[in-house]
Amino acid sequence: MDIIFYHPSFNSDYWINALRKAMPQVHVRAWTAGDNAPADYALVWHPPVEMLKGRKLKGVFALGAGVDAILGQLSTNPGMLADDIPLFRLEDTGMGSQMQEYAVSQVLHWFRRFDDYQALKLQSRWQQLEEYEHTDFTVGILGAGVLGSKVAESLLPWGFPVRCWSRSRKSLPGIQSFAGPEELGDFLQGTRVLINLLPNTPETVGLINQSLLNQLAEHSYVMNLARGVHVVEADLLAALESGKVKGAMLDVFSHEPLPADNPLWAHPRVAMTPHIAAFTRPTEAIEFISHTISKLERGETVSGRVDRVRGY
Ligand SMILES: NC(=O)c1ccc[n+]([C@@H]2O[C@H](COP(=O)([O-])OP(=O)(O)OC[C@H]3O[C@@H](n4cnc5c(N)ncnc54)[C@H](O)[C@@H]3O)[C@@H](O)[C@H]2O)c1
Ligand SMILES: O=C(O)[C@H](O)CO
Repeated sequence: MDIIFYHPSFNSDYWINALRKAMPQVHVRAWTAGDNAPADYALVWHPPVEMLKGRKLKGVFALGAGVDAILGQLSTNPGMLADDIPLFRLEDTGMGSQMQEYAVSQVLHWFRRFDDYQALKLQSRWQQLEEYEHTDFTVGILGAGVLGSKVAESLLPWGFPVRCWSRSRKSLPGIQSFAGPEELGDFLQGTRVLINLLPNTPETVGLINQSLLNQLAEHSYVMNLARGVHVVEADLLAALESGKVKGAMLDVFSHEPLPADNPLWAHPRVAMTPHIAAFTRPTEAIEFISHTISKLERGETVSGRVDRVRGY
């Protein structure tokens, strides 16, 4: 069996060696331009069109959780990957615990008013503020898939009411589940901290806009861990200005790296990280890929297959 590998920024040698160790019976090679030799599977991130075009592959693995980039490539290059070649993505592979750490630390930061205390500190003011109540700190998670449901579970032990919104209803112990566009309004009503973990699809682009933000609780907080295009930046800035939204923590942006003149950089109530909420971890990712390939080869059912029409 042959596997070709392409990632624009990962250390290919490291990955190839680790893949060979995990699958000693497989020939793994880094794909380079002009390599038209046959392969069974391709492991990719932002692949050149010619890497996949015309190949008869048994499967393609995206080396991340989100497949918006490769689906975007397929929509502009329809011949890049035949419709019957399955596309897979990474499910969790260590990203769940990273998202949990990110979300829990930031929710606690806001809940214990560290943002307010930092602002007071900058004015050299010694002042004790009123405590917030857990009951006033409902956390609502947009997207209750692999990562959203892990984040939801991690917030429960801290005593916050937790709810999620997804395409279909979920049964997650202790978490209130809302489903579909018709229940979005109820989900938003009373949500104090909004965490976004939706995939980027035509249905979810621009979802976090003025209308949605207006339905949140007063002095709410927004955390975007999914994709920048979910948030209408001008609407978020306006909601911060009006006080409707008290703070935002953003990991992802419509344009990355965030341009130097973007007003989010200087906003005192916006914190940000450079798309690091969850990294692809080689050991876990390779375990998932090798396990999935073994099952595919045995003709067994696997998870992680992308529904190309649905967009995630
Ligand atoms: N910032 C980062 O470092 C980073 C890292 C990994 C993943 N991500 C992002 O996180 C996203 C989520 O990952 P995942 O593995 O949990 O995905 P997933 O496919 O397991 O979950 C997606 C969830 O969104 C819901 N959903 C999709 N479309 C919907 C719609 N129109 N209405 C309501 N609900 C809808 C689904 O029902 C599901 O609950 C990825 O697509 C990726 O963009 C970001
Ligand atoms: O989708 C993912 O896995 C991360 O956001 C990396 O882009």
